Amino acid sequence: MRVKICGITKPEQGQAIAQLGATALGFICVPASPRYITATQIQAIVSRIPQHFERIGVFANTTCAEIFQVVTDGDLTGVQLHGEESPEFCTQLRQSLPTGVEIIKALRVRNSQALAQANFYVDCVDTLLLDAYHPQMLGGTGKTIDWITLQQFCPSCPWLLAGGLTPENVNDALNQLKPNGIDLSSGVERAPGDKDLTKVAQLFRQLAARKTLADAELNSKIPHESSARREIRLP
Ligand SMILES: O=C(O)c1ccccc1N[C@@H]1O[C@H](COP(=O)(O)O)[C@@H](O)[C@H]1O
Repeated sequence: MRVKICGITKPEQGQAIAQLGATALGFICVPASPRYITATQIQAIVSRIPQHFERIGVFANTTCAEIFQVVTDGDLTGVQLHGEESPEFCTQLRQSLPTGVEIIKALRVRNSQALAQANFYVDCVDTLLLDAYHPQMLGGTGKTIDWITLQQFCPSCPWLLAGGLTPENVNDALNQLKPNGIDLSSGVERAPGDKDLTKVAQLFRQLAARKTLADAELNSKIPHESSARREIRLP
C-alpha cells in the first residue's frame, strides 16, 4: 500500500520519514499554507532521499506554467491538485507536464454527492484522493471524512484516503475501507510543518502489524498450496 506523508519542510525529517517506510513524501506548494515551501527548499529535501521515493507537490488553483516550473525545479514525480481544478484543467496540465508525472486529484468530501464528481476525473488523472471538507481551509485540517459514506466508493482508477488520519485511527479506517494508499499530514505533526517522528514510527509499526496479521490469515487459508510448493522444491 502507498503511504504518503505530506507537509514535509525539513531535510532531516524527510530523510528520516523515508527510512521509516513512507513510499511518498509530500510538499505543500500552496503559499497560504503554514506548511508552504519553495521549489528550492523542496530540491534541498529531495536531494537527500533515494530516487525511488515518490515526491509529490500539492497545489491549489494555480496555473499549468507554475506547476510545471515547480515540478522541474523541485524534481517532483507527481502533483496533487487540492483546489477547484476542473477535468479540463487536468487534461491541459497532463499535456504541459513531462511524461510520467503522476496527477492526483483531491476531492474534498462534504457529503456523499461529492463522490459523484470522481466520475468526471477518472479518465484525465492517474489517482484520486479523498480529503475531508472544511469551509475555510483547503487541506491539512486534521478533520476525518465520515468513512461510512465511502464504503461504496470504487472508482475505476486508484485512490488514496486522506483527512485526519493518525496512528490511532488508521486501523479503524483500513478496517472499513480498502484504498490503494493513505496520506497523513497533521496527524503525525508537532506543529504545522514540523513532523513528529515518534508518531510516524508508531504509524509504520501499526501498518507492519496489520500486514503480519493479514499474511498469517492468508497462509492459514491456503495450507494445501504451501505444502504443494514445499514438495516441488524437494529433490
Ligand atoms: O497541509 C496543508 O497545509 C494543505 C494546504 C492546502 C492544500 C492541502 C493541504 N494538505 C493536504 O491535506 C490532506 C489532509 O491533511 P490532514 O492529514 O488532515 O492534516 C493531505 O492530503 C495534505 O496533502
